[in-house]
Amino acid sequence: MTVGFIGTGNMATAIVRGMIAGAFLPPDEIVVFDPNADKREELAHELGVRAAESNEALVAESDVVVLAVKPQILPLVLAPLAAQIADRRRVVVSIAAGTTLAKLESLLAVEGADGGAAPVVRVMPNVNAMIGAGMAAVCGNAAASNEDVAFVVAMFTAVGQAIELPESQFSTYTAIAGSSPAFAYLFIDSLARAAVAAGMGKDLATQIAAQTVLGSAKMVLESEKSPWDLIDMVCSPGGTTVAGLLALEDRGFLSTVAHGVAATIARDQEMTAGS
Ligand SMILES: NC(=O)C1=CN([C@@H]2O[C@H](COP(=O)(O)OP(=O)(O)OC[C@H]3O[C@@H](n4cnc5c(N)ncnc54)[C@H](O)[C@@H]3O)[C@@H](O)[C@H]2O)C=CC1
Ligand SMILES: O=C(O)[C@@H]1CCC=N1
Repeated sequence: MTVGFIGTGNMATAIVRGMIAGAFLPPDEIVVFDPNADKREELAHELGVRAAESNEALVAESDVVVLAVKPQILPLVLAPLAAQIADRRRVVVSIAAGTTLAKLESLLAVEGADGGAAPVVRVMPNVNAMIGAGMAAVCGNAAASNEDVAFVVAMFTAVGQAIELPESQFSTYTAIAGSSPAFAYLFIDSLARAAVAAGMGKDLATQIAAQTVLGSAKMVLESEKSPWDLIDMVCSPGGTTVAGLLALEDRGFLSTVAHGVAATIARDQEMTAGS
């Protein structure tokens, strides 16, 4: 089984690193191509995966082709590859935001080909896959078999967690899992900067804030309690926490987060409409 990655930028690098670390496939069953030779060769050298000379060479030897380029250039990338991808059954996996299965099918369609639509599996991963802590949503088109989808779920489970999700929920999912690591990084940095304002060193404050957010996320995942129950657990009557919580709500923390999520969903839907 050979998995080829078209594009070795932030996300593909995170996934490939996680796949190697999670021993999902041996390095010689992963092949990468990127026109940026430095990125391509650096990844190949670092992880022992194979670097193809072109996308065409990558497709020729891949059973699964992962599209890890920016959504805007997918038409440009796929136009010269569609016939080759269709010449034998290959599974196409796209991680492109705002790019539907229907759009991908149209970009892969080959005039007169009798094979019908190519098996396409859409994934929304996140960058935390780099350390094996990713969260991915997966959905396949009608031509994708249960085994195809299961393989992709397993691939992303090797770099964190993966769930099957109806494509109709992908915009919302992108907001709270694809993009939200940036929101979480912002929250951690905001906690740290506030500590710096109070006189603590930035590196120490960042370590403290990050570990506390990590522990809090694990508490939500592993305790039987809801986030609100956990909040109540921390809030001592008349204590420090409730003073901070009320100040956060005074500035509209909850509605601000909801506003950010809505903006992300809107942008994904804009991209979907334009794709
Ligand atoms: N960065 C993230 O956290 C996430 C990104 N994604 C999606 O992953 C995809 C890639 O995003 P990033 O990795 O962040 O972008 P990136 O810009 O870091 O990587 C894209 C790579 O594609 C390469 N490329 C450009 N033209 C190419 C071609 N013709 N053939 C092969 N490679 C080519 C570029 O050289 C670049 O290295 C996007 O569709 C994005 O929506 C999805 C979830 C999370
Ligand atoms: O910002 C983006 O468009 C990509 C998709 C989700 C995370 N990064």
